[in-house]
Amino acid sequence: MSGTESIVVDHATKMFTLRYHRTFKQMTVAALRRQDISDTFRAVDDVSFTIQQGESVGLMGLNGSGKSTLLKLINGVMRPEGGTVETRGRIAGLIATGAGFHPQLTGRENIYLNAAVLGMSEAETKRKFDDIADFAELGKFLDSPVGHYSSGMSSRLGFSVAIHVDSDIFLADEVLAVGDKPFKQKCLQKMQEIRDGGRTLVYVSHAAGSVRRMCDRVIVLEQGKVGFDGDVIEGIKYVKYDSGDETQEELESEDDDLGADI
Ligand SMILES: Nc1ncnc2c1ncn2[C@@H]1O[C@H](COP(=O)(O)OP(=O)(O)OP(=O)(O)O)[C@@H](O)[C@H]1O
Repeated sequence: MSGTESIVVDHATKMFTLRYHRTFKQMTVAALRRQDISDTFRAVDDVSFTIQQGESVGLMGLNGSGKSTLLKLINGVMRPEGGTVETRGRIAGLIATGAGFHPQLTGRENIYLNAAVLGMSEAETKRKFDDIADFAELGKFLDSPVGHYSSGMSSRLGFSVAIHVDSDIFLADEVLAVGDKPFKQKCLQKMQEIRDGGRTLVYVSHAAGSVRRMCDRVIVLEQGKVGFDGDVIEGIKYVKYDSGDETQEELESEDDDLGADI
């Protein structure tokens, strides 16, 4: 990796196995009939790109095109079967909202737990605790078990911890999918601060409006392959063209929906 490179994905391939038959009987019958009992497919298929430090990249594509899997390869929770994925510096972000939370522990306890998992020291977490709790706006629920939170509440907490980690790379997967509108706006604002602070941002989203505001490059995945890599407006047009159902007017109304202040 050269000095300014942040993420280098080189011919990365991630395969998953699909099982057609689950029970022993089904598998035996399939084997006797010489049918396949499983099949592998490439969720990420020979993907290559380089992201420079400070770039803000929107990762788009239809459901199941491999976006989350690619983020998992970047953050290192999964390894590619083929190719390589290299990153520079500390990575934070939300991959699966609320992953790593312990349902029997309170919000307060989970902040410490989650922060530790993300590599924050106890002193750092203590220093940032009030900011994290304020950002999540859980109020009196901070000392209730997270298992009793609504899905929106636990994702607020997850986002809040992740966003307060001092990372070089921030990965955001559908962070805006669960929050309500005021919280979405707060998240977008915070992500803009990350971007403006020169950190690398990879933002998975179906929302053209927020990608347009947040990103300076778009990568579109199609069945695990890079279908487009380049200019934001072109990328949004490309993905909309592919899904074939959105007009320019709809793109603009999506922008309005996210609020004029972002
Ligand atoms: N752990 C797994 N085991 C088997 N298949 C998986 C696994 N994780 C993902 N897949 C499959 O890989 C493909 C890509 O999934 P992925 O979650 O990366 O898509 P995505 O682009 O993020 O979709 P979405 O827009 O719906 O979030 C899908 O077909 C999915 O079923």
